[in-house]
Amino acid sequence: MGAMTTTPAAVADASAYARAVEEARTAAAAYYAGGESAVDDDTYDRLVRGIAAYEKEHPDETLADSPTGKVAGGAATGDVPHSAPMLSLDNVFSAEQLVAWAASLERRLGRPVEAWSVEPKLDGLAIAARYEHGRLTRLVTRGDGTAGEDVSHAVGSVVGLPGRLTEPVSLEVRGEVLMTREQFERGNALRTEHGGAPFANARGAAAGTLRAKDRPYRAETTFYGYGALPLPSSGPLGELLERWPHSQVLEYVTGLGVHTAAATDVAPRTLATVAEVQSRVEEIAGLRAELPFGIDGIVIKADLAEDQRAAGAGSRAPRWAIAYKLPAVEKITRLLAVEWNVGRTGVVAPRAVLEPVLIDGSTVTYATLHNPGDITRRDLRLGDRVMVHKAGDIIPRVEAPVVRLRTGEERPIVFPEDCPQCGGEIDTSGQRWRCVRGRDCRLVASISYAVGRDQLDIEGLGATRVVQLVEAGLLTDFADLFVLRREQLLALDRMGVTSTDNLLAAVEGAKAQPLSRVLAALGVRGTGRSMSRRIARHFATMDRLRAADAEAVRRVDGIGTEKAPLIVAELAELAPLIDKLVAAGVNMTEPGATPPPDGAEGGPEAADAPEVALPGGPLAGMTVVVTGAMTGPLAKLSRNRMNELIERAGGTSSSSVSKRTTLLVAGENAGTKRAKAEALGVRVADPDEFAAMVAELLTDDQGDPDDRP
Ligand SMILES: NC(=O)c1ccc[n+]([C@@H]2O[C@H](COP(=O)([O-])OP(=O)(O)OC[C@H]3O[C@@H](n4cnc5c(N)ncnc54)[C@H](O)[C@@H]3O)[C@@H](O)[C@H]2O)c1
Ligand SMILES: [Zn+2]
Repeated sequence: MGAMTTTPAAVADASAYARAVEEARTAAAAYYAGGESAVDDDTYDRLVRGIAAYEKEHPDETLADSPTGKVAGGAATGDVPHSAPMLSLDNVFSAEQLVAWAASLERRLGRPVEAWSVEPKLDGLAIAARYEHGRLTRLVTRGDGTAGEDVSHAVGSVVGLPGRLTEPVSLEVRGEVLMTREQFERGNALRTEHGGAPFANARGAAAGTLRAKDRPYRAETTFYGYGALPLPSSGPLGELLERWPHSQVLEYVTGLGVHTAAATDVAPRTLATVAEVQSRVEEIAGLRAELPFGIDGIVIKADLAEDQRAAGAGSRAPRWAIAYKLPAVEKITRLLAVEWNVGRTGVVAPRAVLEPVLIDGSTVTYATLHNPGDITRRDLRLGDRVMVHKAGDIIPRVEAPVVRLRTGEERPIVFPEDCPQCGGEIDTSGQRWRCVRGRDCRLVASISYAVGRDQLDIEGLGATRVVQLVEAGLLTDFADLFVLRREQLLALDRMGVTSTDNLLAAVEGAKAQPLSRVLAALGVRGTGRSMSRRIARHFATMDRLRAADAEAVRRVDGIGTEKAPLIVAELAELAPLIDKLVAAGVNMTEPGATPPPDGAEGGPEAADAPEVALPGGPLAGMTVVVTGAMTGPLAKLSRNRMNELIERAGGTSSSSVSKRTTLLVAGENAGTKRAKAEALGVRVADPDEFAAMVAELLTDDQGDPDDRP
């Protein structure tokens, strides 16, 4: 478990300080009101730490509105006085800080702490539940710590807070009200069905739900008790509650039928040493991702009542307890796009493309959206600021939009009408959408791709025809095309003599395609068309390529140490298909390419040998990226043709702009790539300038016979 550091926000002078205080106050007010804060917890905590740092330097400038040293940052209030203050907790962020805190508590007590209680820090809101003679009479929020708000109207919708205890006793149970993951999903669905805006996360949803009075629907929350105190009506029980160790109080409360964390994987434990505390802290942290409810840390308490009494409390927090905070797992970022991917079994699943955001040490760019219904239930829109959740190894997910940050510029998310992989129909009757072709979808898509104009370029093989051939059992992969017999085709519906002969001729012609296109047709993972060309030019023949090990493959420009072994493995996996193609007489050489001398693939000379055909070409040594729509003499060239052109001119084509890019050809509507190139100081040329640079090669390219419009 990595230590977490929260860098304070920079607060440079008095006016920045005043602004920071105002910003924190607004955020906390929204947060505790159960509406939505405009900032995530990390951002808020950094702000408060910046404020605290400034106040330490300038103690007499402290503003009355400052959130420091106050329960709920001073942003919550209430009119129901608490019998005893409901405080917040102080924080530690690392094992070292925890050890130091424990030592300072023991110094204060003048004796070792005899027993520690270690329990989850439930991420909801604190509530006091008053029971008189076994009946639940009142629910009060924490408020400012001295008085809270009466939310008794919520009785009945809070799971785990029974209306009647198993014994007719009087006491106040304190604990956390939260929404489990499931309750949050259901609650948000209910809310959007009733025309309401979704809550951004489970915590906000629990707070909002608890405080809302006149809702036509009821969303459920869950209570977890973590303490109990006497009421005036408690009688002799009151004295016991004040004398029992914390762990015994919890046991008693559980026995009365109140929900506590006792039955969960992260149940409170009583431990003797700080070392044991530390390992339990790590255990709970490790379980975080799998819990059905959110935790934002671990709470460590001195278990014995006399230790607690002797330690006492400050204005904001007790001195006998501490919260070991875990890194935030939720951050706000922007939803840029929704992609639709088709799985092996034909499930069409949406995936969110996000503005990259750092969560718990890793950058998140994609997040799951589960199924199309999820998008509707969450009322997501493109351009929305969304709360993204990522914990441990689980796949990041979009929780919900942060509705109060909407600008009005958000656009609806477009759902696909046809299968994005094979173009077939989508069955939208279930929760999960499926391509009606199921497992055939991938086959149809991979064959359609292989015969496409940038790969084997077989005319007359549109998607419908491919489907027909697959369904007739004639194709199990694209190599089967080369052994199709005339009578098999003639036996099919809608296959006349002319179409059959044309198709057979096109297939025959495809056998002569260069190796680069065969490689592209194979769809080797991690290699696009441009990489296929570089590989083909480097090795010149399929035999040499198949004989190459990772070390030799790595020498192809742009492959690198990570990709090379994957390509080797992928080629080994494709061996049966490649053999089938060879047996069918498909060409396996790259015309014009000079292979490295035999036995030298792995030699040092090979490393420097340019595999590009034109070492002296106009783009020699340049790495070129193309973006936007081409115009002028380049208007007719597909992106693949452009890349071929760049490589024939001695350059290397690439799809993304980096520091290594030497030239960006930016056509109309060039977007982020242009901005990035400009930011990196990469030279940018428009299509006409570029056409002039490669004019000598352009004349033959335009006449390219297979360049169909
Ligand atoms: N995003 C925002 O705008 C915004 C604004 C204000 C506060 N916040 C967040 O709220 C947090 C601070 O809030 P806080 O002052 O309510 O304190 P806190 O939530 O950090 O800690 C105190 C609370 O922990 C809870 N708790 C959970 N499990 C417990 C257990 N087992 N035993 C005892 N208490 C337990 C109690 O409700 C207690 O009041 C910070 O994480 C901050 O980021 C965010
Ligand atoms: Zn499909």
